[in-house]
Amino acid sequence: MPSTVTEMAISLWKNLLQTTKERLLQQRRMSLYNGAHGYEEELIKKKLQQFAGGSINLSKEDNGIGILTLNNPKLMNAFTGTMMLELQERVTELENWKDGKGLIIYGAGNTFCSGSDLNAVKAISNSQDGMNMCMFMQNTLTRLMRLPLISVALVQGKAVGGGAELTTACDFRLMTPGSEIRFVHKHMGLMPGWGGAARLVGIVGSAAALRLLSGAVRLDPESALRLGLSEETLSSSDETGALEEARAWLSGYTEGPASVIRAAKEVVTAGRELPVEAALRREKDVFGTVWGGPANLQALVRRPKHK
Ligand SMILES: CC[C@H](C(=O)O)C(=O)SCCNC(=O)CCNC(=O)[C@H](O)C(C)(C)COP(=O)(O)OP(=O)(O)OC[C@H]1O[C@@H](n2cnc3c(N)ncnc32)[C@H](O)[C@@H]1OP(=O)(O)O
Repeated sequence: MPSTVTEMAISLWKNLLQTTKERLLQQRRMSLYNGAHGYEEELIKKKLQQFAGGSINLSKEDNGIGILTLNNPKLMNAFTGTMMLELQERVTELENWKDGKGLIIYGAGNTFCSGSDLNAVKAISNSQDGMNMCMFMQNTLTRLMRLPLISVALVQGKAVGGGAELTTACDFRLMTPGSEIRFVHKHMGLMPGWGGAARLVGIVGSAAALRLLSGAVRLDPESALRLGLSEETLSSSDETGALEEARAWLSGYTEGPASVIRAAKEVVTAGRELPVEAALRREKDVFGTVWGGPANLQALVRRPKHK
């Protein structure tokens, strides 16, 4: 035990250093790219800082549901450079939210997101910046997808280009009447670079993904539902009503202790991403966190009937 004020200060400082080190290590584990892949994070962060505008806002509700708002309605919520940086910060915040169970991502002004801000894209259209931006966004969206939170993209209006890619980094998509998801990249002489193609194949299969990308197909709520890209078409079109419906839909899956809900997401993430033996070992480790835990012991006392 530290006895003097100096010893206490040193001990606090060491704890802080240790926590910061653990957080950085956790982020690195969840990310895909580092310097060994030719990724220059500090360089691209400096570049992105130059393209300011809009914001990414996070509110954490008492029910364990986080609401992430893409806020740049003047440009249909296109991602400026600073919004990309803010998204990374919000993801770090969510990684450290131990009481969190769910996440809803939606866009301000009744529309989801129109991809990257074309003004910024034009200025960084060289190969080095493009590759770094691509790795930056893949890192961030991979960490978003791996959060132990059940995530929903609430699609109102348009989810276009990078906006369509962002919806695929969520576990579920809910669409409002008249909304659309469209991978328009082909018309920009591009293909997805934020991980949207790989994730789309996982969601709709390779044949449908190829049709959507090579045809830049406009998906209305009914077509998205048919393909299994959307879970449900909500009835409200306005922001307040749609958010309320999305909250109600998500709470059907997030009700209960955080430890158990987060365990559900963790075993599914392992099953989706890992070879079967590694997924089984991860499942065993996660099982160890809930077995004999408070929720399990209380249930054993209550002995509920599952009729
Ligand atoms: C890997 C990701 C990839 C990348 O570049 O890195 C991409 O994201 S590619 C896709 C990039 N996005 C686009 O090409 C979208 C272009 N915009 C549109 O097609 C339309 O604006 C649309 C369909 C999103 C909305 O159409 P709507 O008629 O409803 O509205 P407006 O066109 O009048 O848009 C209002 C206002 O917003 C500006 N805007 C929209 N999207 C962007 C954008 N991505 N970047 C910059 N500005 C955007 C649009 O120009 C209008 O501004 P105004 O000053 O009134 O002309």
